[in-house]
Amino acid sequence: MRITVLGAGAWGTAFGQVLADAGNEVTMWARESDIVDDIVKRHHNSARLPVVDRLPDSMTATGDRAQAVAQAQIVVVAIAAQFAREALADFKDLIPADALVVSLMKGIERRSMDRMDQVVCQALDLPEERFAAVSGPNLSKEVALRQPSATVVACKDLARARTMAAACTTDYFKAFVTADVVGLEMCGSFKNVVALAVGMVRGAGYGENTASMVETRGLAELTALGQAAGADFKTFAGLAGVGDLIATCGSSLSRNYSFGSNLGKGMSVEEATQASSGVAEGVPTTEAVVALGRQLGIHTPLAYAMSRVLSEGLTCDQMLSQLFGREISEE
Ligand SMILES: NC(=O)C1=CN([C@@H]2O[C@H](COP(=O)(O)OP(=O)(O)OC[C@H]3O[C@@H](n4cnc5c(N)ncnc54)[C@H](OP(=O)(O)O)[C@@H]3O)[C@@H](O)[C@H]2O)C=CC1
Ligand SMILES: O=C(CO)COP(=O)(O)O
Repeated sequence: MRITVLGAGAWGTAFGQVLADAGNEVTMWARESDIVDDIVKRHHNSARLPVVDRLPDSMTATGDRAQAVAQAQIVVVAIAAQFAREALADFKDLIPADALVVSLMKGIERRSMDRMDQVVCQALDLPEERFAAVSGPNLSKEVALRQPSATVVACKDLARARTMAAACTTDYFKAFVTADVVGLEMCGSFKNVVALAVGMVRGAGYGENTASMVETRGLAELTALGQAAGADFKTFAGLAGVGDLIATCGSSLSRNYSFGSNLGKGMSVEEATQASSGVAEGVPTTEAVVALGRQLGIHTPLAYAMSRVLSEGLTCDQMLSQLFGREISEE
């Protein structure tokens, strides 16, 4: 198939390589001409994914929006979540009317509290059955090195989910399908907030008990919030839920974990932002999760504690001490 990826960041590029390895013709769209030139002339993305020496020959790039999507059967969106709406507005009248639009993004828009399925469908005026999300334990560097990994493709129209899953299946990358778009979006967004918190306790020097307390209570919180938003419980126990939490909360390859770890070591939010090697989506998403919890009547103590870390500079000990009250409750 002819597939265009919007955004040649770390994951956009690694996923582009998966698509090329699966036998597709892949065009990367990037706004920076240096990245376009690097991919076209050297088959390399030294700015965002230097770990790959040579990207496949069936991957090319352009900075021209119309040219990028004119022939696309699938358009994959891999832009930092807070900028997706604005960036997609320029593609609204350019994407072919029958193309499937697929989001790789894991975040909630801060100002609207919208999930990425909502942002993409609104920005492109796209019917929901032409939207799919891809989410799972997919640290970009590991996928880029072709280490065996699996993911989940969600689309209200399961036939289209299968089309997308087939388009990204290789001998090292396995895609499962689901119709639970809301669940997939909630898992991918909220696990970044949990990874910030787990990273923070690790950075502050705490061990397994503290990390697993935060990770497990984070899972309970994201499951409750997701179910209140209409998600299927099963999604949270799968690759996109528990699977992605394990990967993201356990790896210094995660930008969210590393960001949290730097906070735990005593950096300020500004210093941790400077030190980050790419977008840490959990940072703007934390506030949106708290607001969404209030809207849906779901208690989100971990997200709230992390929002105070980010806005008021709470230390790790202060964050942990305010996490649970003394009142006894059922797990
Ligand atoms: N990295 C990973 O392991 C994984 C990431 N994801 C998700 O995928 C999404 C992208 O992540 P990733 O590629 O790693 O992030 P990067 O930080 O590497 O790249 C972000 C991308 O967004 C683009 N971008 C930022 N602002 C704008 C804008 N205003 N207009 C157009 N493009 C813009 C950047 O372009 P430019 O280069 O020009 O700044 C870049 O291509 C995130 O939501 C992330 O959570 C999901 C699974 C795995
Ligand atoms: O989503 C990811 C792994 O599945 C990547 O996490 P980070 O965005 O924290 O790097």
